[in-house]
Amino acid sequence: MSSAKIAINGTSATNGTNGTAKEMNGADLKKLKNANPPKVYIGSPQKEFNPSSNDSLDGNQSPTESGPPCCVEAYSPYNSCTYELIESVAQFLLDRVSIRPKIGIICGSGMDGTTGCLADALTDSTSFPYETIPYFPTPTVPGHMGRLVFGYLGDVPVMCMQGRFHYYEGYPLWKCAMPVRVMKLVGVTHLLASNAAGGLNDKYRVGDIMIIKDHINLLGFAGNNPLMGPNDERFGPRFPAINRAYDVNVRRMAKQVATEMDINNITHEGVYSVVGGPSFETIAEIRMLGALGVDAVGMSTVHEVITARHCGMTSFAFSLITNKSVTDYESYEEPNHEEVIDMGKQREPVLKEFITRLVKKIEDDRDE
Ligand SMILES: O=P(O)(O)O[C@H]1O[C@H](CO)[C@@H](O)[C@H]1O
Ligand code: HPA
Repeated sequence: MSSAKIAINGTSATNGTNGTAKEMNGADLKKLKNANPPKVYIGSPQKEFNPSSNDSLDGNQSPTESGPPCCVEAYSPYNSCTYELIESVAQFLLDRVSIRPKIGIICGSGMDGTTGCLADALTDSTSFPYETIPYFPTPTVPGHMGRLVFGYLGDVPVMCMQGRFHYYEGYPLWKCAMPVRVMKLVGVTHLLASNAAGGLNDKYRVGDIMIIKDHINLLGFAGNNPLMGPNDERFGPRFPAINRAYDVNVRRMAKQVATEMDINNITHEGVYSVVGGPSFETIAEIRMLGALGVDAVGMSTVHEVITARHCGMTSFAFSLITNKSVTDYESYEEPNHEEVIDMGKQREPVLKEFITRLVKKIEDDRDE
């Protein structure tokens, strides 16, 4: 691994990733118009410039200064983020990156840490801390770094969310899933989401991978859905079908990848259910989910996939089984977030390989 430079507001630092750094110079910095600018990292793998530079959103103002008030109502359960606003965020990103990814990746808990993570495997990367992206929420959960990274995985251009947003953080579901719409308007056609999940299925072991073939949207049962609120047909229909949410073709490719990697013994296909969190489930709840046919449970992904399907994206998701769900009243085991993150880190090399190969297959399939 070579050491790459990162420029932070004109001063450079090093990081431990591959490639040659592109650094901002003084002239670039002069272009920055805010006294206290947010940071955007750009380069190979990383360099930084400021999103408030003169070529921003309307050529004049940063959207954080003058956007419509919709995201001020960030906690509204109803999606009030307009198409135009999402378009402006997408444009903001497109103005700052040259690559045009068709595949968007969301990294789950523990899979987006600061070392050895998938996003760090990207070459020629341009990385935007979430707080520098207009209207983006910021993650509050340990193990979720909070950067949007554009780059090449192998030779495939991708954009990668290094950290996601959860309902239990206080964000409404539409806000949790808002980056998916940004991906869509950036030009992404395929969403690939990963998550950490508790395993209910007796056959699953900690560290196994579950390709999601279907979900149970418990939050939806409780009357909550990312698509609630006014519908903009430019994104998709009022009543989208969701029964084919997890693309059968991509699932087939993922199973091929598992075979190629000789990890069939740890790879399954199953049903994921989302719960609100942040508390883990009670034994009675786990037993109920098991009786409903749930194989793994977590607190994310479903609202992202619903949003992706609504706007016509092909979606695929998998869970890393980070802990066994407790079903026994005699057990002293308690799930905890630390073990979730640890398992994500442990499985990082396998998952990186899995995703890299899958992304390549998807890209090749798109080209056919
Ligand atoms: O779904 P991801 O983001 O991977 O994270 C999972 O891990 C956390 C619990 O440890 C919860 O946020 C749960 O959803
Ligand atoms: N329950 C809910 N979410 C989770 C779990 C779990 O056991 N493990 C990781 N995310």
